[in-house]
Amino acid sequence: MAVVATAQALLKEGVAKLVQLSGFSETQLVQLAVVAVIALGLVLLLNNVVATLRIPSIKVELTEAEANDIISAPKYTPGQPVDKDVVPCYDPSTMQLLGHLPAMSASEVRSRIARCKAAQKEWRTSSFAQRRKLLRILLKFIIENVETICRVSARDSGKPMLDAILGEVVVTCEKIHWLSREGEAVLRPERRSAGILSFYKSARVEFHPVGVVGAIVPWNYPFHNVLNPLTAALFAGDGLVIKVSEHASWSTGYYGRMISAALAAAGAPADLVQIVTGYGEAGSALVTGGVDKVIFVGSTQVGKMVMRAAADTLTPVVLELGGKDAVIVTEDADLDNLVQVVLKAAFLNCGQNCAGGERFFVHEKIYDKFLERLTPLVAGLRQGNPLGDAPVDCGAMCMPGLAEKVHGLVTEAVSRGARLLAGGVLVPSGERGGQFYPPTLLADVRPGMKIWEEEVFGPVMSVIKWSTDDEVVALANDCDFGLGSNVFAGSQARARSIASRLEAGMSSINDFATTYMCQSLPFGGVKHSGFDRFAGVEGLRGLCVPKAVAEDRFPLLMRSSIPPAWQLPLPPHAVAFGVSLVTMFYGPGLLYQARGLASLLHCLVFPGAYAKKKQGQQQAARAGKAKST
Ligand SMILES: NC(=O)c1ccc[n+]([C@@H]2O[C@H](COP(=O)([O-])OP(=O)(O)OC[C@H]3O[C@@H](n4cnc5c(N)ncnc54)[C@H](O)[C@@H]3O)[C@@H](O)[C@H]2O)c1
Repeated sequence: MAVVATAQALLKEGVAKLVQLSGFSETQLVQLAVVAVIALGLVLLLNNVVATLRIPSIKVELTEAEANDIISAPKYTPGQPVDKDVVPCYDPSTMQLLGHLPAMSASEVRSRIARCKAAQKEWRTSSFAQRRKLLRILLKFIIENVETICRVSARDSGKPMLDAILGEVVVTCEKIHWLSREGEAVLRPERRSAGILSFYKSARVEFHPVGVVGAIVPWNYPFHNVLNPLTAALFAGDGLVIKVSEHASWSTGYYGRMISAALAAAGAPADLVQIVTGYGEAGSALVTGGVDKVIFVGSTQVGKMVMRAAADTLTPVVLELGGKDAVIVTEDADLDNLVQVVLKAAFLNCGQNCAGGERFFVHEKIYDKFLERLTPLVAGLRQGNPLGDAPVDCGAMCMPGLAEKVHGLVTEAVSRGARLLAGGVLVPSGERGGQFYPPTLLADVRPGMKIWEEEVFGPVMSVIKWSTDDEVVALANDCDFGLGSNVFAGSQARARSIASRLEAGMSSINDFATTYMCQSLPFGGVKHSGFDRFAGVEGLRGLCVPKAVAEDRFPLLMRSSIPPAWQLPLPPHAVAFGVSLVTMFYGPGLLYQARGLASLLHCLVFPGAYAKKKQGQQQAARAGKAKST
């Protein structure tokens, strides 16, 4: 209160002085201040408008299948024999054939890496302002073309438009926004303490571009999976060679043209980004083809192969692998709110999410109520072609054979006692019209079932009953994967305490996977979900070589030189000098340090004493030896 009163008194005094000096009345001064604030606001607004208008716009022509929801195209049947040099592209919701892309050979991949390397040599010296310009050009294009971007992703991967907005566009915009605002500060040289003995040095870490990043990505988010490594790598000054999945390559036609146009508009070298299409062999060639760092996003099984191959060339790898995230619900959680959240956790992108909710641990006190609320909602989800006439909540499975694999896990669980409350029926492929698997609700899932252990990567909500916090932590940790985790509880402290005991790379409290919306945070897992981090401060710095630099802080006053006691040939007091120095600098407490200082001074003042001491010791040793023989 006293502080407020003093501030008020000072303000009054200041205003009175202003009135006296300016000749204006108090009211006129207030009016002037308001006008000044409005004028400043207008200037800032105008500045923002001009800056936005000055961001170059890019144009990308569209093909018929990119521009329209309904198209006419022949049907495709997966597994149909095709030339091994091509990748067939089809819409998994309608099975319409969209075209073929080249399955690149190892030599083609190596030549792409070489082109990227040459371009990166130029880009590595670009300013942060130029890199931000590139990001803004991309952002402007994305905002002006959200629907087309989503349509193209929906056609290629089978996801509904809203799922594309959330999973492809929002996260990409968030990433660009974070990189533009905070990226430069993250990559600026960082001061570090120089230590005790080097107290006269200045130490820092400089973040230099790693070179060419080789990214290998899956099919679940064809837009974000490309833009995610691209924006970070280019902002770090790297080039990017990206191998997209053979199950979602068609969209790279449109996204690739967008990237080329953005590079040109930003004045960046055209070869800085290379998109590789093809199968596993092309990915394998990328790992061993001379890139400076590999970011692999995909299954645990292929991740192990990538790591083995990278060992040969000592290429560093980041592994972002499978997940089987736990969603824990305590008895006092806000059920009304979380019902819609858990539906998104399980069924967004038809469950084809690395950090999707797969295991729903619900407290025994609300277990039945939870299932009662969820059953009609899951059963009522509408599924079909996202670009068709009827509205849909769930789309198709992007990868051929995934619906059958998911169904196998569901039927095995049911045969072992799980209760099927919704979905779980696989319509014969001829009648489905696309690669669909229905949203499925399974209760009473238990250890011993395959679905307990294996990643589903599909639209299945497995519900598990628990009674104590210790039990739910043990159940959730009984899993090979450890990517994300989510805890819902009435008490935030309890949720935090449960989350802190979960073996996972990420935890969202009273929310689902929200850590990914905070793009300053690292993304990645533990156990079979991989290691190292992509995204966030750690991920951005991971795209750089963290170079340690130390130099004299005051070069005119003090610089490193070898003290006489350590100059070659070594004098007899060299070791004693070293021992004294170590004791003086690192002694645990003043007593030791004073002892070190005293012995150091002794070394410096009476260096000859050590030669005599040594001589005496050697004579005594010789005399002792003669006596004993
Ligand atoms: N942790 C994450 O960030 C994250 C994100 C999305 C998906 N995923 C995981 O991805 C998996 C689904 O994707 P998928 O089926 O495309 O995975 P996948 O491992 O089969 O394929 C991923 C990529 O690796 C390539 N590839 C295949 N064999 C290769 C080899 N020998 N060497 C190099 N590259 C090779 C593929 O062509 C594809 O581009 C799931 O397990 C999912 O959890 C993880």
